Amino acid sequence: MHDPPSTGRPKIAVTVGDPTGVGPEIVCRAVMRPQVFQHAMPLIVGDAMAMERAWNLLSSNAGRGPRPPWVQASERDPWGVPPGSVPLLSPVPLHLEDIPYGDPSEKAARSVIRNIEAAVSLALQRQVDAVVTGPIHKGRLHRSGFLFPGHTEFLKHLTGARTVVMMLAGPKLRVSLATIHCALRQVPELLTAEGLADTIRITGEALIRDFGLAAPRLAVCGLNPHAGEEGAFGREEIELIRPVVERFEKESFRVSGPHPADTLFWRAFHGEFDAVVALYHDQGLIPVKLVHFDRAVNVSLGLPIIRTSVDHGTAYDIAGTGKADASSLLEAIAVAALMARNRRAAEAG
Ligand SMILES: NC(=O)C1=CN([C@@H]2O[C@H](COP(=O)(O)OP(=O)(O)OC[C@H]3O[C@@H](n4cnc5c(N)ncnc54)[C@H](O)[C@@H]3O)[C@@H](O)[C@H]2O)C=CC1
Ligand SMILES: NCC(=O)COP(=O)(O)O
Repeated sequence: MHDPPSTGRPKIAVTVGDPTGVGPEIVCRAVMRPQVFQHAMPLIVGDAMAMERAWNLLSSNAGRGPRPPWVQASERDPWGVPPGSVPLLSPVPLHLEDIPYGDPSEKAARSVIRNIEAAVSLALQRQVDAVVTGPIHKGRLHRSGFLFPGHTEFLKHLTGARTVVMMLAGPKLRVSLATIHCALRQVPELLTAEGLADTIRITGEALIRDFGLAAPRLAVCGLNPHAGEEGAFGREEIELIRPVVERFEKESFRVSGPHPADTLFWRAFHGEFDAVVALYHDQGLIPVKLVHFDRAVNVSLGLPIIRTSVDHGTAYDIAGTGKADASSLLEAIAVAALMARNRRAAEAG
C-alpha cells in the first residue's frame, strides 16, 4: 500500500467522461501541466485508447514531446505504479471502433458509467481524497439505459447521501441550485420549503468548511419577475421563499432574500454576496457561464465525498480538433485539492 490519502498532496481521481467528446483531450492537457502536480496527485479513470488518441492529436498539433507518464494501474492497488508516473485505470478497455468522435458505442457508454463508479468507490475507500469528473453526454447515456439525469444524482445514489446540491463556483460568482435537472414547468412543484432550506444550509456550511469563509453571505433569488412584485406576479416569494429565509436568522452564515433575480447576480458578482441560491438550472447557470465559462467549476455539495467537475459539456462540435480548452478542468482539480486540504485541516481540529 502507498501513501495514505491523509498526507501530502491530495490524491484526485479524474474521470475522462465521454471518450468521444473533449474529455480525453482536456485530461491529457491537464496532466501535461507541471503545476497540477504541485497541488495534486492525479489518477486518471478512463479508456487507454482514448487517452492515446488524445495524446496523438495534441502532439501532432504541437510537435512531439514526451508523452505524459500515465501507466496502467489496477483497481486493487491503484497507486502501485512507479514513482513519477500517473496511474491510469481503465475498468472497461475499448477499441477504436467504440469511440468515433461524437458517437459512443453501447460499450463505450457503459464504460463511462463504470468509470464513475470506480472513481467513487476509490473515494469511499479513501484511496483518493476527491473525484473530478470529465463531461458526459446525458442523452447518449440515457439511450444506453442510464437512469439518472446526470452525475450529481448518480453520485447521490452511489454514496447513499440524503441530499445533494449543485454549486457552480467561479472566481467572482458562486451559485447553488434549489432544483437541478428538470423541466421548467416542474420547477414550482419541485420547489419545496424543505428542499430550499437544505440547499441554503448545505451551501452555507460548505462555504465555511470547504471554501474557508468565516461568515458567508447568501442571497436567495425570487422565482417570479421582480421577486413577485408584492404578489402581483406570483405568490411563491411570500408563501414559500421568505418564510424559509427567515428560518436562518441565527446561523453562522447570513441569508437574505428573496431578491429580484435580474439584478442579484450583478450584485453578487461585485462582491455583495458570497453565493447566490438560484431556484432552477438556467436561472443560476446562465449568469455563471456568461462571466466564467472558462473558469467555473461544478461542485457537488452534501455528499460524503468531494466531487468537482468541469462546467462545460462534451463539446462534440470540436472533439478531435485539438481546440478544447482545459481551464475549467484545471480549476476543478485545484478546487478539489483546496477542499481536500480544508477538510483535512478541519478533521485535524
Ligand atoms: N459536467 C458535465 O458532465 C456536463 C455535461 N453536459 C452535457 O454535454 C452535452 C453537450 O452540451 P452542450 O449544451 O452542447 O454544451 P457544451 O458545453 O458541450 O458546448 C457548448 C459550447 O461550448 C464549447 N465548449 C465546451 N467545452 C469547451 C472547451 N473545453 N473548450 C472550448 N470550447 C468548449 C462547445 O464547442 C460549444 O460551442 C449535453 O449532453 C449535456 O448534458 C453539459 C454540461 C456539463
Ligand atoms: N449544467 C450542469 C450539468 O448538467 C452537469 O451535471 P452533472 O453531470 O454534474 O450532474
